[in-house]
Amino acid sequence: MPYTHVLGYPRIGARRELKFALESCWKGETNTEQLEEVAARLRLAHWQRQRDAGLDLLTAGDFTLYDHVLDHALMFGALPRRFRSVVGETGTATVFALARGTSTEPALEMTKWFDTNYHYLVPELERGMSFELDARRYLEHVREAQAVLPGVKPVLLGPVTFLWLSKTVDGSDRLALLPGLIGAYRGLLAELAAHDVAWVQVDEPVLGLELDEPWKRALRQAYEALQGAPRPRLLAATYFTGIDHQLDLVRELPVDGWHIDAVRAPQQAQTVAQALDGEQVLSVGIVDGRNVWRTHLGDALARLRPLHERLGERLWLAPSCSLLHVPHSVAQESRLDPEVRRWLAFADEKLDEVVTLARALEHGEDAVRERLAESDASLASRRHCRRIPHATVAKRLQQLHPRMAERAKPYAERQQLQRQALDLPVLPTTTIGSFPQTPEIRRARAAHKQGRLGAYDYLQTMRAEVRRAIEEQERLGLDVLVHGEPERNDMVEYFAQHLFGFAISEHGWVQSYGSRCVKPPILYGDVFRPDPITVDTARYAQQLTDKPVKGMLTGPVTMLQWSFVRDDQPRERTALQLALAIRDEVQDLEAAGIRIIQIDEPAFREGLPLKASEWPAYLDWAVRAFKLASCGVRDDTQIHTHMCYSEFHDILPAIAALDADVITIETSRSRMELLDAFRDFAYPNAIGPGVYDIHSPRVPGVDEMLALIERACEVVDPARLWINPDCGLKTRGWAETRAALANMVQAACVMRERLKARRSTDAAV
Ligand SMILES: CN1c2c(nc(N)[nH]c2=O)NC[C@@H]1CNc1ccc(C(=O)N[C@@H](CCC(=O)N[C@@H](CCC(=O)N[C@@H](CCC(=O)O)C(=O)O)C(=O)O)C(=O)O)cc1
Ligand SMILES: N[C@@H](CCS)C(=O)O
Ligand SMILES: [Zn+2]
Repeated sequence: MPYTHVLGYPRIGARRELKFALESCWKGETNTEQLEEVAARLRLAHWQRQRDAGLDLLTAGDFTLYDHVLDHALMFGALPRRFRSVVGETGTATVFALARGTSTEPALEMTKWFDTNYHYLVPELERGMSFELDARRYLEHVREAQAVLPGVKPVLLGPVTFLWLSKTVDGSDRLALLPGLIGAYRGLLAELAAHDVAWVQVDEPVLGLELDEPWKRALRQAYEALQGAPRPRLLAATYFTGIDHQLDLVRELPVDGWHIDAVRAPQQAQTVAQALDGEQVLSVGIVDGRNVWRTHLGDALARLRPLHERLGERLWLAPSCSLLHVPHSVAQESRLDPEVRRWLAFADEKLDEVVTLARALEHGEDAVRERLAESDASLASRRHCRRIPHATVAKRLQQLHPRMAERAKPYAERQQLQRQALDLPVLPTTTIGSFPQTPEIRRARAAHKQGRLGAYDYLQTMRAEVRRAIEEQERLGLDVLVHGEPERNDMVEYFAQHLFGFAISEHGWVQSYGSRCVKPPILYGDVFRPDPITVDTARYAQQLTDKPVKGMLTGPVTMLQWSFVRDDQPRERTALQLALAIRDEVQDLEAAGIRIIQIDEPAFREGLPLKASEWPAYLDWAVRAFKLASCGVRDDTQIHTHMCYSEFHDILPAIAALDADVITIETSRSRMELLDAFRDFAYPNAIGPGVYDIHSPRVPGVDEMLALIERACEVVDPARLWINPDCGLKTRGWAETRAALANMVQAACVMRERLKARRSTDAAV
């Protein structure tokens, strides 16, 4: 029977046990031993589930208390120099110090894991550093798994992907560190061989990218160097895209097998199979690890049969990628619409799918007849569901006109009109939207959800929060206010709750970073907005103040990117449907007297395909979707967008093509470096470069922010500059928020005075 395994399993816990254990440990309510107990229980339960589902190999090494990339850095002794005097021995305290920062040292940078909504911590390396292996924790997990089932396949981040994901703090070439790093990997592989490990999964997702020659060379060097020493067999794992553009590497790298993503890149299964030698195994990722739809088992079998005939025992089956990106189990979803529930497979159900496929290949379809029939019925029910198509939506899509995605006047003219309409000072101050989601807000929402707080009382509680936010902002002297988003559990889930075409799970949590989770909505049908969503709240907030209040929406690309979306139509079409729904909301906000509307697109960059050659096609429809959402307003209505977690250097033409009047971006941690790119590109519209890092509880001083604003004024015409934090403040507390914003407003005031003084000096000269 084909070997069955997973590339990784969710670690947060079906009831988010790890999240709660981490947070109580951080609050000092429990100690690290208690945290470790919860972690060990979770690992055990997850392995038992894999074993009971019938997988042949258990996966170890995928569990982490915070982030697996950070764990690898520490296992290889890559402790950043700046932390050396701050932390002691590598242990849980060190992990948390690097992940969350200390009173003196900011945390490691966090960034997106390929094209997912998972954030990893970026290892900080430097020229000449040595790597020293400390694999005690990793090996302990391997032994724990072996006690559940002897067939354990540990997973390791491959050396080249590890370097690709890291940065050097001194600007030196990361690849120069490869030989030293390989020494540590060799040591680890020898240890694993001594632990009776037969196979190790070495993740090298960088193979899916369009790598340049030095990185390809690095792959060759790395895997040549891993040969020879005593080691288990290596399964090189790739995912999220195809590797059939790298068949030379597939042929050359001396590994014992390959894992490929046959969901995102079905065409590659045959070509990669042909490139293997007669010994190598092929692990086919046939079950979608990035989405929640049940696999059509009949179709999957039809695709697998020729591979099985060709490869026999050398065919392995698995989900396409780690199951980290999907929730634990559909079994918990007792409140989900039963029809939709029937279409879904989360991590546990995907284990069953993999095992069923293997049984069918080995023993014939009769052995799994019932499962195949269920799968057919589920697919038929989805295909024929009458709630999926929506006639109005289809008609509107047919009637789209290019003019709908263009503002009437160019930016320079809009800028004049908006200046007159809004009468804002130079360097206007604002925030990104959310204010602290206090435990009281979350408790009120939980009580409302459980029926303990009625709709009216919930509305009043949220209105009180909006009032508080407006009062705080007026006291602080901000220029453009926000309502604070208290009513939103999440910037994507909230909108999904109010749109047709989405289902919301109850426990479908997925780790976003550390203890933070998101519950991606399930987009199954045509998207339609039955009623305005944010207009009442925006109107309420606006009537509390004379200052402009920004309407606050989530953009179509981010809604798409952070949901589990339908796989029965192109993403582009779904994005346009979302765009139309948001366009209606934008127009309703304008009609309600809201003069500034922000459409957040933090996931705009994340949606880029992994292969750069596929970027233009994506950018084309992503820009169109944003413009369709944003361009249906008068020229004196100001459209803002916000992006964070992003590098924009290489997509600036597309960012400019969005034609938002103002873009607020995350820049404080890179000390405004990003602005150089905006200057070099001659970005035409207004920019709000973030002047403080909202990820840390640290309150930045006036001088610190003033220095950043000075730097920004050197790079961008102050007439086009806004002053704001990097991102929303939902994860912060009120005390630090208040203090930081007071400093920010003061820094803006000082800078305005400086500009005024400079202007009068210039005039005198
Ligand atoms: C901007 N970011 C976002 C991303 N993706 C999104 N979908 N949304 C984002 O905002 N990706 C990039 C970044 C990632 N950043 C973050 C930041 C913070 C969080 C976070 O805080 N997540 C929360 C869950 C948020 C939520 O939905 N809260 C619900 C309630 C959830 C809950 O646990 N309720 C409890 C009861 C509560 C109580 O009694 O006190 C329960 O149901 O048991 C809400 O507010 O109603 C988290 O806790 O992890 C995520 C990503
Ligand atoms: N308006 C959102 C954007 C987050 S990226 C917020 O402020 O939380
Ligand atoms: Zn943001």
